[in-house]
Amino acid sequence: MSNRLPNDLINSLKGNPSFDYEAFVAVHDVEERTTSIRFNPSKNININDYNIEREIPWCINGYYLKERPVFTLDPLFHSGCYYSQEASSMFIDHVLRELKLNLTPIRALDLCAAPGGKSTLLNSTLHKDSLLVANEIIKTRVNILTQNLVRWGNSNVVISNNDPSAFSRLPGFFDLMVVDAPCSGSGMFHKDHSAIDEWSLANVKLCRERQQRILSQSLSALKTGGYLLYSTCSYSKEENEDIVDWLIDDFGMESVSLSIDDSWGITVTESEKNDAVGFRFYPHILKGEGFFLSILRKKADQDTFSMKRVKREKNTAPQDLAQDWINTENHYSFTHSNFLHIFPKMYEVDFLALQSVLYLKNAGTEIGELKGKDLIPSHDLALSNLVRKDLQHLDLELDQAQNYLRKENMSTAINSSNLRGWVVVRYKDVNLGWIKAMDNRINNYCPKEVRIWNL
Ligand SMILES: C[S@@+](CC[C@H](N)C(=O)[O-])C[C@H]1O[C@@H](n2cnc3c(N)ncnc32)[C@H](O)[C@@H]1O
Repeated sequence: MSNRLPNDLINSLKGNPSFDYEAFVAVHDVEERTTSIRFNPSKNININDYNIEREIPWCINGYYLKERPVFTLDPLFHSGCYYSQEASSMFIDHVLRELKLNLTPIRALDLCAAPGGKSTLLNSTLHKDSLLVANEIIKTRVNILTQNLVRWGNSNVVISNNDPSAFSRLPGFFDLMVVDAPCSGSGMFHKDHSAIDEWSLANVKLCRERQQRILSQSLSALKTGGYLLYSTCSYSKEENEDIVDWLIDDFGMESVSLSIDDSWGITVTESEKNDAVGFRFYPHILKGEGFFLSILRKKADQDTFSMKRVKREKNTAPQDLAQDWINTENHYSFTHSNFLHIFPKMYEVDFLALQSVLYLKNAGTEIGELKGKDLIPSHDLALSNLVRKDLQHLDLELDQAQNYLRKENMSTAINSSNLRGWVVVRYKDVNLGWIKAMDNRINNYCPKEVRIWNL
């Protein structure tokens, strides 16, 4: 392992006379990891329980922590009360608010979504009646994306596992596309020196080609007037400003600027050909890792997907059952392989449209498995922000909540109560999952994907 930054990278940055490359090199001398978290505004949480250093100025619910806790041991991490996210990435919160995309319901696509940092942010900052499609191409990464969005607790989300080209089947469908592209990763050098040895100019070129492929194959899904947020964690202009120039030249996009506070330390750049605005985050200037973001708006005329094409089949799912567990106002039920889900009524046709052209991994909130007349409640239901507050529940202390997450026997926790049947277990008033209490034993329904194994 070496912490010497690649000369090719330094030389490319030195080209900019206002760039303080000595300070840039110096900040990379020590491997340093800043800890920051973003709270979930839909969950009940006392932020004073966390060791907060200060607010992140460009994100309403973002905070720097004084030290890094063991998140795995915090039950509130598992119940989706916050997401541990790198501070620079949280700039998208400011962008969405400045563009006023938080004020009216929109359809949004997060194209390269796993593990779900930007998706959970979008889901919190966009208007609560927006629809979010979170897509991830790599099958093995879809599970972590799903887990993070399920614990975030909102029903207005569809998770898909598709190649970006699949989105060309939905022309003009989205008002907003976020493309947080796979990149050469130089922005991560400051917190992870081992990444330095993997960097090469050849890889920058490869990444650039991949970024162009991702964008060119999916951009037709953005409607005329819709916004594209393009971001990377690379310092290379080939993957950043040059891509933005190419989008403007070849895809009828225009650059969008917005106001930022000078004291935040964000560097505003202009692309070579079109003077398009980019926002760069450098760890020697601000407290965050390397990040680039540019905002583009589609000027070009774009065909739109015809909703008339969507086939509506008779929905045979029981519509009343979910009400026993969840506040179903403005939602409808559908079944998928015996599992009952609820989804926002206003997006019923959108869901059918998405289902007709994409491979979907999850949609809405999974309520439970139908077994005869019974419903076996899903873990997702316990974490949902719509779950009824009057379901029988058991409040756990910290060690009991950790034991629940280790899938240990819960008998002592429930001993003194008269609870029988399905019981929601809670920690600090936030739902964690289910247990089932019977006369002679208690079953712990913490799913294996969530289980704490080694701590
Ligand atoms: C920078 S990461 C995304 C991080 C995520 N947006 C977040 O905030 O948590 C880039 C993502 O692109 C995915 N990816 C890799 N190759 C891709 C390709 N050819 N097309 C689309 N996505 C790709 C990766 O699997 C990865 O999940």
